[in-house]
Amino acid sequence: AELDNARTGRSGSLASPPTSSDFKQKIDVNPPKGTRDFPPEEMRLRSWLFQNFREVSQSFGFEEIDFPVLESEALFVRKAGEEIRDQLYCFEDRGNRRVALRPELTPSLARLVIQKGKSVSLPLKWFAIGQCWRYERMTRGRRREHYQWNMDIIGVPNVTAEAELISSIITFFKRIGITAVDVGFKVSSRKVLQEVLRRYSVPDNLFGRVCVTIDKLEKIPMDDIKKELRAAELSEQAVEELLQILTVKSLEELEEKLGSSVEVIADLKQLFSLAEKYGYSEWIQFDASIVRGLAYYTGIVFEGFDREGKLRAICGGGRYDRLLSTFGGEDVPACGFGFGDAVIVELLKERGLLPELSPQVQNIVCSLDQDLQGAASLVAARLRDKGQTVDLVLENKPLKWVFKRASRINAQRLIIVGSSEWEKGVVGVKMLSSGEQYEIKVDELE
Ligand SMILES: CC(=O)Nc1cnc2ccccc2c1
Repeated sequence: AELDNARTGRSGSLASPPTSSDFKQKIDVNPPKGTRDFPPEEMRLRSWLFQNFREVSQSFGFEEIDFPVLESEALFVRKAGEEIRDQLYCFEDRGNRRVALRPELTPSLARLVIQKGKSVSLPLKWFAIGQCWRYERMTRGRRREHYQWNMDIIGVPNVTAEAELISSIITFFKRIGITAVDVGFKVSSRKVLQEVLRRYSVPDNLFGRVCVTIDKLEKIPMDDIKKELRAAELSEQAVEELLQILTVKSLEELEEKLGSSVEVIADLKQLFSLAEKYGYSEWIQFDASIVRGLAYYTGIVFEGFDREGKLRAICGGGRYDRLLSTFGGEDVPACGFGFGDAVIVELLKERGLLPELSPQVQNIVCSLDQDLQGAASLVAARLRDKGQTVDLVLENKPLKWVFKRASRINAQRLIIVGSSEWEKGVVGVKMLSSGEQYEIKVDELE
């Protein structure tokens, strides 16, 4: 492509720049690599998805928030070897400040909670839908941006918060026709790993990094996993026990391994008991191998997966009780999830659940000759004042053209302003589905 550009003079020096003739070199009309446009059809699907996100969040009593897509790079420079760090879309701005396009929303939320400090009363139940960015070598042809729905509960230490968050995601799935046959949640707790590391006196500051490494199981070779764990000064025995505990198949087995005293058993038991009360037991399962790839999780972690196993994780989340102190704030218990806009659409396509969304307008208004254009505007204004939606034909077009447009925009009703009718103070109305047509006084239109 670069060579091609050079030859055509689009960006290279090989060809001479466009001459003074009025021929303008055409710009590249595609969006930047890894990004998407949302023309009307795609935007209708996105709006439908976000409307569902929003309505579920509101039905759970959450308040909407937002923050800049541009943040200080410092918000994301965690040293735990996360992929999200390697792919940070960061740069130096004209003020020589190190900044980044946010790769996720949670650090911004933490920053806002610290900023609000004592002026907000806990618990906070906040949600956001925001575009997140990564910079990947386009070799992988993967997207560089996606939209994420986040819901977070700040200030609730017990697993009732995680149970509520999982319930909100299940409510979303049900709204769009996804069932427990299609999707499930794998649930575990990082306190399992924390307990094993404690028994081998691994220092706390290595916890995040070990979890990020463990999350790479199945993504990178086992030898690399072990190498990374040894680099974190874990003994051979610690490594073996860590990998062993991830294969535990049930809470009972976990209890045998760890002993029933550890709090993680109580946490998970309470979560499964709450799930039963919510009525979503068939949606969730304990899976000790789930750790998630973000360094800051400290407790329960969960991820939504497609039971056919064809797609990447649909969503994921967990508890992050220590994130605020990493930014110098007072720690507050917190948990939340992120739900991307890509995998869910693939799942809906797979299951034939993509909604048929067409444009909709109640009226299309046109005048039959140009000196009635003003009358048409008056009729359109009347209808809009009554809360009707109106597509007003803005040029003098033949009726054939108007009918064509009416069907393309799915108009329900055609309002025609003609000179003889207008003199009688009426307009022509044609119901476009039934074909029924009649005349009516402008003021009686509704
Ligand atoms: C499937 C997909 O589009 N994933 C995706 C796309 N863009 C991102 C951008 C930032 C962080 C994570 C991202 C993840």
